[in-house]
Amino acid sequence: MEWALANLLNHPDVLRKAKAEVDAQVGDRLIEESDFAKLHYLQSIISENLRLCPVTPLIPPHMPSSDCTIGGYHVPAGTILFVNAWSLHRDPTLWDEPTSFKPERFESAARVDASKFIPFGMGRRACPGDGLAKRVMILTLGSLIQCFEWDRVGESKIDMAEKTALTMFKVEPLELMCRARPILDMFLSLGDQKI
Ligand code: HEM
Repeated sequence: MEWALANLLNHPDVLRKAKAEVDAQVGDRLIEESDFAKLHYLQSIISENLRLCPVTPLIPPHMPSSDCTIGGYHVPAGTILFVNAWSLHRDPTLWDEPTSFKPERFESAARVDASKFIPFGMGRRACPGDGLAKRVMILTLGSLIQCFEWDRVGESKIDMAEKTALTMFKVEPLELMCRARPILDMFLSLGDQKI
């Protein structure tokens, strides 16, 4: 979520488009699960964020139980193998302008080959929490966009320097400014009533 907000604040046009989509599709109540399917641009933002900033840049190790060939290389049984999702996601032979944050590239699902986008791994051992994680991300980011105006602290762009351990995190922790949008006042004034 920290990377997603940083990417959005460095691309105000994308944030504006996401806000317009949430406002148009959800209206004057809080975003809920039944809205997710209509929020195509928000889904693309989440995918583009996971492409550039994968939570696990190195997919946890796999070990083939029999000899196999991967990408033309002979891999003997028992070899410990890491797949570098970070580098696959930025491979210039697979992606147009690989280092640019362009959610539009995910707008047509047909355009993205599943084997070049693997934030949740792939195959039999792929992440079983994929669906839950995506729902939580749509709900969280959608609510933050719906309820607050976001701004950078200064004029300069947010430093996107990254550090990789088991997961990938920002070197400089994110600092942002936010202001409640009028819709939040409305929710708060409703108290316990269903919103
Ligand atoms: C943004 C959130 C998440 C990301 C990016 C993520 C990513 C991954 C990745 C890359 C793998 C390794 C896949 C492979 O080896 O090919 C994995 C495995 C796994 N994940 Fe997630 N995950 C996320 C959230 C979750 C959640 C919410 C759950 C559970 C509710 C979960 C449960 C698991 C489990 C149990 C495995 C091991 C699967 C196996 O080895 O068979 N993950 N995840």
